[in-house]
Amino acid sequence: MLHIPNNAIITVAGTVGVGKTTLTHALADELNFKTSFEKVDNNPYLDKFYRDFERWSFHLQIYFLAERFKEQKRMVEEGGGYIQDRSIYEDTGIFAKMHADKGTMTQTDYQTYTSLFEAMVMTPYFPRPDVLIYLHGDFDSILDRIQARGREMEKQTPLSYWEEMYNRYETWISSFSACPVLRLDIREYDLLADQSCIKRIVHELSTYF
Ligand SMILES: Nc1ncnc2c1ncn2[C@@H]1O[C@H](COP(=O)(O)OP(=O)(O)O)[C@@H](O)[C@H]1O
Ligand SMILES: Nc1ncnc2c1ncn2[C@H]1C[C@H](O)[C@@H](COP(=O)(O)O)O1
Repeated sequence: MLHIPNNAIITVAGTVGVGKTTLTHALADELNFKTSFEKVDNNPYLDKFYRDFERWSFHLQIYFLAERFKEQKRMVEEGGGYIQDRSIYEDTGIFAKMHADKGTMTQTDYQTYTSLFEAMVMTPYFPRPDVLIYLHGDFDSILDRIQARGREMEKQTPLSYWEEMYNRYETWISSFSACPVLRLDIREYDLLADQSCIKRIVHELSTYF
């Protein structure tokens, strides 16, 4: 019988609104694992960032990096058994890079951020997840989910921002190599309509161990 070790660290990746949090809860319930979520509600920069990318992008990246690094440390110190909502790799590979490329983060700030990220994360000592679950699907459904969730700052953000991010995710995952990747298409399961489909996802996941 296939088995997922109870010290595993599984991270869920994918664009905003794709369903990471929903899957994180369902997997953790099914496996009796702990959860690690990103800081959205009490994030001191996120609202300001959406109102003025240029002014706040560096501050926000440093904040997320610090928070995710602390979470990473906690998960390892507690001996694993975690489902993590979003990976630290997306901060640099998607968000920081996108803002630097678009000119909403200065090149100097981007270099400072990148050198800090590399010193903290891209070392042999940094524990990698056992598996990264990559969620993907069609752009329109993801946009509908962002609207339905209703975070005002995201609803006010131009469609072109989400489109740019959506396209970057596909490029990013095609060269991602830090750990094994399980790709899940959100059109092939629906946790809100049928909670039992988590069993199929767990079975697929277990083949990675
Ligand atoms: N299978 C689904 N069908 C429809 N809506 C969904 C489904 N799964 C999640 N959602 C909804 O989509 C929104 C975004 O999901 P969420 O898990 O918060 O995404 P993420 O964490 O990736 O931003 C939420 O309102 C959630 O309830
Ligand atoms: N590193 C990041 N830079 C900018 N914005 C980020 C970063 N990480 C997360 N975010 C934003 C995107 C969303 O508005 C919220 C939460 O993301 P979600 O995909 O809904 O969990 O934070």
